Amino acid sequence: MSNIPDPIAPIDKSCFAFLTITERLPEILVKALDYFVRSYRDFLVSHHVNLSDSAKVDAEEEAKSILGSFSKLRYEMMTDKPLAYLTDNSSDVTIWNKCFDSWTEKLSACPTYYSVSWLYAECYMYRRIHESFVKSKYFTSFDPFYEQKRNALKQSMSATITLGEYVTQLKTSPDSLKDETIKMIEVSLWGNKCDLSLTAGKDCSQTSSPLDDLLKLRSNILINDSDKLWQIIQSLSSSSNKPILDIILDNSGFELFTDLCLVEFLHSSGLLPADKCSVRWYVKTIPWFVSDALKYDFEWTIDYLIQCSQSPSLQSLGKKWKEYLSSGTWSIVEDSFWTLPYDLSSMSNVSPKLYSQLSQADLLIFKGDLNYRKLVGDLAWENTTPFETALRGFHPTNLCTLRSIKAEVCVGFKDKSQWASLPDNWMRSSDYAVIQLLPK
Ligand SMILES: O=P(O)(O)OC[C@@]1(O)O[C@H](CO)[C@@H](O)[C@@H]1O
Ligand SMILES: [Mn+2]
Repeated sequence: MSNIPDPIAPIDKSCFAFLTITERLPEILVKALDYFVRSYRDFLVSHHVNLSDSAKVDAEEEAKSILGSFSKLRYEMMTDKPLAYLTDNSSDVTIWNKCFDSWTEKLSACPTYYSVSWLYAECYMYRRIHESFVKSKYFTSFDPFYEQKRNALKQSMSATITLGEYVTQLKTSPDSLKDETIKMIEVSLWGNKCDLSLTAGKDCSQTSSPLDDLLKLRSNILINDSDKLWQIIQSLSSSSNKPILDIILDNSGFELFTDLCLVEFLHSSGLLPADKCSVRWYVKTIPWFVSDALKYDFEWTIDYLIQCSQSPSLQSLGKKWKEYLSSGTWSIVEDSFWTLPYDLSSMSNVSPKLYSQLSQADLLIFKGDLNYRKLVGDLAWENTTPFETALRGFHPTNLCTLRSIKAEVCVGFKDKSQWASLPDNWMRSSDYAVIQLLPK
């Protein structure tokens, strides 16, 4: 394929990529480090019963060395130092080090934070954080974003209760079905608006009702394929086969709750009844971009709803969702591909099994900004580049992206008039969004 643009890179000091690498990621590291300092002793007690005194001394030493590795990583990022081979024994290390080698070859020099693509540098940082823990003896499963992800739901409970009551009490009629479906799609879309990576860990709980502003926000959806998405959902609803819906998740917290409510609505409205479809939820396998959901974040969310005594609606939703998981209607899919530095056009080569699994689905819904960046390769496309062109062959089946815009890449516009009058920071603020669909 000709005229493929270069990857977005932190070259220009004013670009979002450079600000992220030099300011936001170091801030995320400090918050993660602070949480580790505050919680590592509790972690030791809960994860290592009856540690001997000498083991406790070892663990203290190990905690100090983890803090040192965080500080070193932060210093390297802020001063454009070279990246390095990963040295833990996880199964993805070979792939990561191959990627390092390909950058060394491309640059004919050792890659540094500012000389590689933004996507690689940012993914690499999160993988290096994981390396500090996975190499350790006492803190292997420590998640430096655990507390922030839990708070992202706990501090959004009024919006969560409002949405949960809405979904459980909603009675649809044939002529309201399309509007209600589009509303729930938009709730899931705007659930992505705030994430802890974008805010560098600052609180971004949902305080207003997620339903109140939908109509007002609709004009901020700059590309809106929700009608086409509705038609695909309708066709699946009348299909004689058992449709498979794949949700490639993004953030834990309130966003995950909006995703769960979208699927619950599809079940309870009769569009995709729970006993006549299967839903696969794709999660990350290591702590990622602060907010991203892992399997235990998904399971914690459901358990948290079940014990939520302030809302019988949330309790009943949580119990129902737990049942969907145990009956197999819902399954949580873990695959390390999503936390590799590769964009999705590499999936058919790097993870052919995953690509073929996605190809069996009837609809893929990709949530969030990082998934969008990986769909289009985080390349410096013209905004008027067709969405399909930017996918560069990644097209397993009907695919849709629900993305609030938080990075300086956006494709599929007809012409400049669609963005010319927007504020300068329209691609960083998450105030704007896209719903883009590519039918199979
Ligand atoms: O994928 P998400 O959670 O919607 O957003 C991820 C994000 O916050 O992190 C990166 C910037 O650090 C950008 O891709 C985006 O701003
Ligand atoms: Mn995320």
